[in-house]
Amino acid sequence: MILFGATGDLAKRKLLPGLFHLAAAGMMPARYRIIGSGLPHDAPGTDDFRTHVRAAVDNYGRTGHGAGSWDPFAVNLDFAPATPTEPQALRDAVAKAEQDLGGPVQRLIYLAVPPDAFVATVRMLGVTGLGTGAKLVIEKPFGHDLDSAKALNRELRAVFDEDRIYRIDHFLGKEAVQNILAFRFGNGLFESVWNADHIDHVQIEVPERLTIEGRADFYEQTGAFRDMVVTHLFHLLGFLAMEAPARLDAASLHEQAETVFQALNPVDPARTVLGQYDGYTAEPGVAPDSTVETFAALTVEIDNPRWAGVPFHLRTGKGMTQSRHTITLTFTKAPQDLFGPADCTSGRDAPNELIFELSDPGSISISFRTKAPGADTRLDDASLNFHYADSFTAAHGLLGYERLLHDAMTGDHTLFTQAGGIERLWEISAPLLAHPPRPLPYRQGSWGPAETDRLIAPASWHLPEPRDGRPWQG
Ligand SMILES: NC(=O)C1=CN([C@@H]2O[C@H](COP(=O)(O)OP(=O)(O)OC[C@H]3O[C@@H](n4cnc5c(N)ncnc54)[C@H](OP(=O)(O)O)[C@@H]3O)[C@@H](O)[C@H]2O)C=CC1
Ligand SMILES: O=C1O[C@H](COP(=O)(O)O)[C@@H](O)[C@H](O)[C@H]1O
Repeated sequence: MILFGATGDLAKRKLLPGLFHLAAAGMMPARYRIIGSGLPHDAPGTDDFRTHVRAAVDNYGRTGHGAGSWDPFAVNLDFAPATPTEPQALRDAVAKAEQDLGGPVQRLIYLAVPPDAFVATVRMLGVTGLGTGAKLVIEKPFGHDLDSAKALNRELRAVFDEDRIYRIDHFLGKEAVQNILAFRFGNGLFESVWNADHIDHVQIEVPERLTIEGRADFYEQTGAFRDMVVTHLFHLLGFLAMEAPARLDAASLHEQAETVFQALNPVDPARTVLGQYDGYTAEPGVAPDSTVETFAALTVEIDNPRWAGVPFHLRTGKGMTQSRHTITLTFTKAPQDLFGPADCTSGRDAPNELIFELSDPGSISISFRTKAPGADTRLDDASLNFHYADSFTAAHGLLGYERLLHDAMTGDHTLFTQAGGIERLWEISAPLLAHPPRPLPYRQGSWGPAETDRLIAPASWHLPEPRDGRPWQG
């Protein structure tokens, strides 16, 4: 495996600890080498790179490097610098690794570099032959608008056949996200009410406590909408809203997700609120007059028979008060208005909600009303809760990046995103990209600009919980 960007943030926090966990779990190939690569300035030697990886495993892995598993993993690590015009050291390192391994070798190339380095790196892989016969895993964002996404896809296909390209969206590797499909299609109870007749609205909320954490170069080019919405949040929406696939294979799932994206209406700037946390422009590397958004909330609709008229409200941002990955489906009220707010202990006429918490290890809750014990008929709020951690051994699960790294190694495209769907998502984003509203300021540690409540009114955002005394007027 060649890991470009091996000294970067993503490699440190997710990829290197993930590869170590796969090795410790016996899920790496019997024989392998991992060659980290990056720019020549400050390039570590082999020993320094191994020390860097061990620190990443200790700081960000789930178990620490544990002596028994570390040594057999570490001997497979090497580092070789490369630039698009100076690839020789990397070529030499790859040739040596392949000679050591012997026999036919399957190359896996991972691009964890800034988006403006994608094309030059891919061209270098073509010119040097390093890309020949290799699989390519490429990180998001896949372009910054429709034209650049198409151009990137052309560049990728000039070197790699489509069936060797893995466009990664690590949210799709999360166990709890895959469980949305199991929950929907494995349970007749829920699939029968999964439509506009029974669902009033849907929310997808991914607030993050962390700020840009020194990623100004990346974030100033990207912003919250491109970083999170057009990628992760829209792909979650695809899983939630798709029709049942004919089979649980890559082609069927991709087809159904893309059908949802085709039916998504263009993003309306008037139904979008952008925000920027106080202090963003003072972050190192951020322009003092930057108008890049660190928060985005928007409402989109899917124009098909299943979802016509059901708003999907999406909200994400940096520097917020909690880190969550929460999906809420709010059901329509019972057809007969037998109980009003006055009959409820809470004084509110709460709708039923189905809540997926996707943060590892994840949970599913259903909120409903029940009769409070006593001589009169008063309703109280209640819920049924399923927690992965209580029911399964978490150690058996793989984190998002681990699952997807393993899938790329074994050649399974099912949980990777596709060029056609990505291009469609940029297409529907065009009105917002052309006319973005000015970002509104918000306090760090808050829930974003207050204006965001307008998008969802007269309902209200699911977060924060509990929803004490807030009325629901669906
Ligand atoms: N960080 C995260 O949480 C996530 C990141 N991603 C994606 O991963 C990718 C990398 O992000 P991140 O790790 O945060 O970025 P960083 O800036 O932290 O790291 C980038 C890495 O790429 C190297 N690099 C920079 N320019 C070049 C170049 N021209 N050629 C080769 N290597 C280069 C850097 O080397 P050096 O340090 O020597 O300059 C560094 O190792 C991005 O596409 C991002 O969208 C996706 C999901 C989450
Ligand atoms: O892709 C990205 O995702 C992370 C959030 O991922 P999570 O699994 O940690 O919730 C986000 O912080 C980053 O900005 C973005 O590039």
